Amino acid sequence: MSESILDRVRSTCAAVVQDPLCCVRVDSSALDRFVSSSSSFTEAAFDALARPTRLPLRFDTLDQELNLHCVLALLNFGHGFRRELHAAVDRGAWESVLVGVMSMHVAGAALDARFFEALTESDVAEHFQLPIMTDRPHESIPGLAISSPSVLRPFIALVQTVLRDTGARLRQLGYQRLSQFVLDTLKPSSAASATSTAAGPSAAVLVERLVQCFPAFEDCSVFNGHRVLFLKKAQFLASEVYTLFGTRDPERFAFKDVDQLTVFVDNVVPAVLRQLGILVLAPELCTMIDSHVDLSTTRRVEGSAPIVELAGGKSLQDADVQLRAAAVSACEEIVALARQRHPWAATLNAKRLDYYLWRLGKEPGYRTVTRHKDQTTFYY
Ligand SMILES: Nc1nc2c(c(CN[C@H]3C=C[C@H](O)[C@@H]3O)cn2[C@@H]2O[C@H](COP(=O)(O)O)[C@@H](O)[C@H]2O)c(=O)[nH]1
Repeated sequence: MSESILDRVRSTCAAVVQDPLCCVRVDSSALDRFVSSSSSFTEAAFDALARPTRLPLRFDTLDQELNLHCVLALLNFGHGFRRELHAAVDRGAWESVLVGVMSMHVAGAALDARFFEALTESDVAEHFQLPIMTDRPHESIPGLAISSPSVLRPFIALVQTVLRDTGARLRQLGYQRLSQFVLDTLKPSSAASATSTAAGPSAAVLVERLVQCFPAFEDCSVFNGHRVLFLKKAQFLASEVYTLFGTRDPERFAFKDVDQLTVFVDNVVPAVLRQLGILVLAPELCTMIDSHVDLSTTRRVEGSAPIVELAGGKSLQDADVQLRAAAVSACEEIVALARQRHPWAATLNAKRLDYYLWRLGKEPGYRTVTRHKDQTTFYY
């Protein structure tokens, strides 16, 4: 059988960790200790933390509810602006996206191609309740204020670009809304899902189509010449629709391959794994993260000298790719070991582990751990 797109996430991430240039290591003893921990790795802890979000909204139709979750997944990025967001509006990236999307919904916006294409940066700023400009006093003229783009302007611009481009792609594909695209892709008799209809609907089919059709879902990178797949937002969307609609419309959403999803790797999961000692990073990388250096500065440009030289002749390149790949691989190992170790974990999968680790990252003791950042990405 050919490798599914979800298998390719696993295999390409594993290849990064095995690459001699990789400076993030998975520590098996720490991983074992975590899985064996009788205080944090318990069924009760998972039940308490690994729950999906319920939104305080009313929907007229399943299509409308599905569409809103598609837009939330599409915009599930902005991790790199966390500090600036907290300073300005006391919310993190995810909460800011929730506020923005819920505001559009409550205002009666159709959240369709036409709406997305017409949206300006000022509209985005208004819905997300973010400052697009900031004022500072003029250096020599008392009483005069100078207005300049706020530190959140690049985030606002990314949101506007993603919505505009996704709107244009939808129109080219002949759809108005992302929900229509998803419903069509998962239609039991459709050509796109033909490979999966016999055995039931497939998360891999949805992920693959999202990635093929919308650049904003194409979360792939390159490390040392290898293409690496993460597909965070597409997998997150597959996971959410499985949880929300799997019972209501099982023919479309009760994915038979839900256990094949990997973690939806962002900046929270690697930070939690680092705190647990499961990810061990080169000291230079720890310093960069802890001093809030944007890791897009470690992006390797063909033909140019490496930016950070490490001991032993290594160099630090594409550091965020290494961190995310190591996190995906470590989580695969955690699931495999937990299934062997605990009877209650026989049905554990990466999706559930992701929700657990992500929520753990918000708990005291983890919340203050510095996470890596990349302000240039719209993938996470
Ligand atoms: N791996 C993983 N990453 C996730 C999520 C979510 C949303 N989770 C809720 C929704 C459904 C579930 O039931 C969860 O309750 C957001 N993020 C990422 O975190 C990043 C940091 O955000 P913040 O700390 O706010 O600044 C944000 O850019 C986003 O990319 C998740 O679930 N898993």
